Amino acid sequence: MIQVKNLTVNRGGKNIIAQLDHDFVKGKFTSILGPNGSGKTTLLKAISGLIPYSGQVEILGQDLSKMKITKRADNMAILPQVTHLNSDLSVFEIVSMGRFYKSQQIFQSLSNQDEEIITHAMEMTEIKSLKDRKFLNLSGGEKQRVLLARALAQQPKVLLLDEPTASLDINYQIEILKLLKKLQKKTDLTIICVLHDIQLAAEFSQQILLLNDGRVIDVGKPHKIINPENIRRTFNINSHVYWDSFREKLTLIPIEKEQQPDKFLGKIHIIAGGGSAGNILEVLRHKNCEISMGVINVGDSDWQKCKELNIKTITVQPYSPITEEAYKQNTQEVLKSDFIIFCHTPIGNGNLKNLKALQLANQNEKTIIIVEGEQFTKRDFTDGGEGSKIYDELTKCENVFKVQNVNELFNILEVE
Ligand SMILES: Nc1ncnc2c1ncn2[C@@H]1O[C@H](COP(=O)(O)OP(=O)(O)OP(=O)(O)O)[C@@H](O)[C@H]1O
Repeated sequence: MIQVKNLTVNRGGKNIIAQLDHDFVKGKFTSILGPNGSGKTTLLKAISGLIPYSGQVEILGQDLSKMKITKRADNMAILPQVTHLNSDLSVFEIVSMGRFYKSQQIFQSLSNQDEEIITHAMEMTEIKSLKDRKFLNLSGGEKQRVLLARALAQQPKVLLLDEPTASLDINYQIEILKLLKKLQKKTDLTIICVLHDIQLAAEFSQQILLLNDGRVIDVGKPHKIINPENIRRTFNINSHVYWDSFREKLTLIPIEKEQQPDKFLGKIHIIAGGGSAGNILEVLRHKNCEISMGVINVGDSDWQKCKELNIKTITVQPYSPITEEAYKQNTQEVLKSDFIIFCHTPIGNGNLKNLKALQLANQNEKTIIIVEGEQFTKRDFTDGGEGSKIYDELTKCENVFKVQNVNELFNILEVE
């Protein structure tokens, strides 16, 4: 879609981008990541023709430097970093500007077709109800969606976005990225997006380009290129990088340069099954703690992971219910532990004893951490909903914490 060859951008007497080559593939969502000042915005501005450059930028085989402004606007739309527009215009008027960019006739009246396109852009970005509101009075997230609608009203083939999630809370960040991904899938739009959040970029993009000091460090599919070595070369930090094979999510934990020896977190017992422990086992393995898991069926994917990581398990045979003997051993581990982590595994009559072990832990005032997943009632297969009764009781206790991800889990392990 966009071919960049030997691109060099000089600003203030310094090469900000130096001899950069890259092909941005049609219909793909590419994120550009890099530290502050690495040249991300400069690269975006150069490939949208906003600043002078040397080298070659081609859009669908046509030289960008020779392209008329109307043709450029036909091909690409830009969502700039700055979202404050000091204008008194309404949302509808701002979105309409997308049509004017294409024709370069500011005072034209909108055709029926233009109106349809504008309405469609507002529907896609879910801002139709804001149509008559003043842009100035909108929240940051709403403004961001209006500017996105303006860009979409251009009906571009390529959408260039400079930190579209900056200054948005995590819900809006995810909302915007989900929307972009949906658009890209639905309309075959090529998206090139500067982002700061490595984890979100890994989750939402198909390609990541890592930039440092105006040079490409690596480019490719997120799980191939997000690794400690590339993170170090790009951001100059050491890190642990974990990929959750089940949710295809990335957890990146930076390691402080002058790291103190890890404090001992204590003994941690995990109740899981069916892969519900996700990457928790791997992350804990790098921490200073003693870990055990039980009761778990031999052959279960969480059992397999424990075996690989040399973590102690209390087991029963594949597909067998928890025996009295295994339950006893499990309760001994539970009572010796400082924390019990309960991952979002289904509970049936066969493994109900694992919930009973949690009940016992609660009676002994142990700290219990529930890693949330699917709603418990949907994975409760016990007779008469006995599992849900125990679970509901547990969640009311003040020594029981609910967490959504590994970072929240560590906050509790380190504070408690
Ligand atoms: N017009 C200019 N004149 C001189 N230097 C400039 C100019 N524009 C950008 N720079 C410099 O180029 C470097 C890269 O800037 P750029 O905005 O592309 O970085 P970035 O990776 O987008 O950073 P950030 O993550 O902080 O937004 C910076 O050191 C910046 O100061």
